[in-house]
Amino acid sequence: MASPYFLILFLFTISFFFLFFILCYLLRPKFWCKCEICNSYISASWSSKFTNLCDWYTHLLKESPTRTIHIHVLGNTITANPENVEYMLKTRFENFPKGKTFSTILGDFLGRGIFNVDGDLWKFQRKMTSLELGRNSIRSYAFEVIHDEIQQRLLPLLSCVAKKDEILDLQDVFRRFSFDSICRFSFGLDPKCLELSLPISEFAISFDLASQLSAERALNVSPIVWKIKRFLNIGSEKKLKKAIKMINILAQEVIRQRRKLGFSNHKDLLSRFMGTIANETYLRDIVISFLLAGRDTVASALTSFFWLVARHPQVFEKIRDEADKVIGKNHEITNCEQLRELHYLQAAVYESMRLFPPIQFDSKFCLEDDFLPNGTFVKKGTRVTYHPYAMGRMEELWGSDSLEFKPERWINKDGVFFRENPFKYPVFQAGLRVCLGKEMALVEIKSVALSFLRRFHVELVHPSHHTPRFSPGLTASFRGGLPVFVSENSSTTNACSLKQT
Ligand code: HEM
Repeated sequence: MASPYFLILFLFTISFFFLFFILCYLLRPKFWCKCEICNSYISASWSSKFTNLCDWYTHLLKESPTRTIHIHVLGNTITANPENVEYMLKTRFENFPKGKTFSTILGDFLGRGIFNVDGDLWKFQRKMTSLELGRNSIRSYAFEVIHDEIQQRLLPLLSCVAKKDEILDLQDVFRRFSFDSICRFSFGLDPKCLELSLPISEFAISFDLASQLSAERALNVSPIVWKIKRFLNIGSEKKLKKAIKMINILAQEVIRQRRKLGFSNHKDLLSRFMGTIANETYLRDIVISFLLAGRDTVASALTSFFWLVARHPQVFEKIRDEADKVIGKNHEITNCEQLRELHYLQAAVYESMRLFPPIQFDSKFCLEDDFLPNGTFVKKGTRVTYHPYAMGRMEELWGSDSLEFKPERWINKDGVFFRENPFKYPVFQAGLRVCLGKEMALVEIKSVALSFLRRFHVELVHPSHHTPRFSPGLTASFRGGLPVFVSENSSTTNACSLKQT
């Protein structure tokens, strides 16, 4: 005879699955749709023709006369029309907040940090952050951190790899570099990720995992899937919980240490915020948002920049020639002002992010029924997404050579870099929530690009791969990294060894 425990277990399992299916049915997406696009999305049949989801969306957006499409099963309207983008991000900003769905997805990881909130909480952090980031003292601190990381870690590491003629994953190097830089800038803490002799910090590993698993929540057709997993503490949600716990322990430790040592004469962002905010969880949320904002984006921008430059040696030559002319051969860059004079370099960075924006798409939530300027109706409670990746590939916005890497398109007839309408190029978002770290990011990307290209030559291990394959995540990253060979330029070897002696 079966034991009563077995019977109870059996009944519990049956009731659990019954409840699960009822819940799935009740909470299924409102628009269970059989249209061609939705079918292709659900069955992933798009992947037989396109390398990445963003390439498929780009194709659909190019085909659409309004440059707007609907993925009904996701309740998502996607647009590549600059007028629509301006409407969402500026004209009707109040009607297109981040919304509850987004903040719930990222809530466990980002808490109430600036990325994840709307309304008064956002206004307060936005004001405080722009005030701090606008100060000259913090700009020179950022420059100091970036240059120290380049001189003390990045260049010696590249020299060492070049001598050994080994394959190097540049994406991994840039992720370590930008993690060290943003941690030093935000916390005043040095995780030393670029010291390859040390194991990668537990903080960096947990941070990566939490970011990846949080992004994967958004790929579910219904949020109920990850919510049930979270409730039962199983699978990816169990891993996410563990990673967030680790981040929290480490962040709280850093905050406590800062408080103990005194924060008034420290230059990092956390110390500056500590003067105004006492709540530890809130401080943790603010700083974690900064790490997310400033780490993967910069690493992503650098990775695609080097992928493109390695395939376009003429761009590489022009960047070096300009630097030699403006800064002087064998002279180091010493301040941000010099970087501003490098118009071609700036153009090359903007051009690479046009083709490969670090944040490929960005979603908002529609509060009240609305019409976008091109006549598209957006229903209350649904998502609207603008798509910088697709926008960077539209012929009507960039011309018939839109798929080519041509930094020259950003240079006017006087040889000066000019900015495009930000709603046509929303790589840093635009309007009221435009990226607050844009200037810092540009200084970081240009400084790395310059120091690297003036001393080293880079060659792709797989030059025949014409389109990168991206991994799912909040920020674009190359699946399989960016394997390269690095060699030292003979003309600069002397300058480097002179500097080291
Ligand atoms: C190439 C590098 C970068 C790119 C492409 C980029 C892009 C963006 C984008 C698209 C947003 C809007 C995200 C959203 O609201 O969903 C954003 C917001 C933000 N970024 Fe950046 N970012 C970069 C680097 C940085 C860096 C280095 C920092 C900090 C030091 C930073 C700080 C921020 C902050 C604080 C926000 C939130 C602004 C707000 O909500 O009001 N970003 N960024």
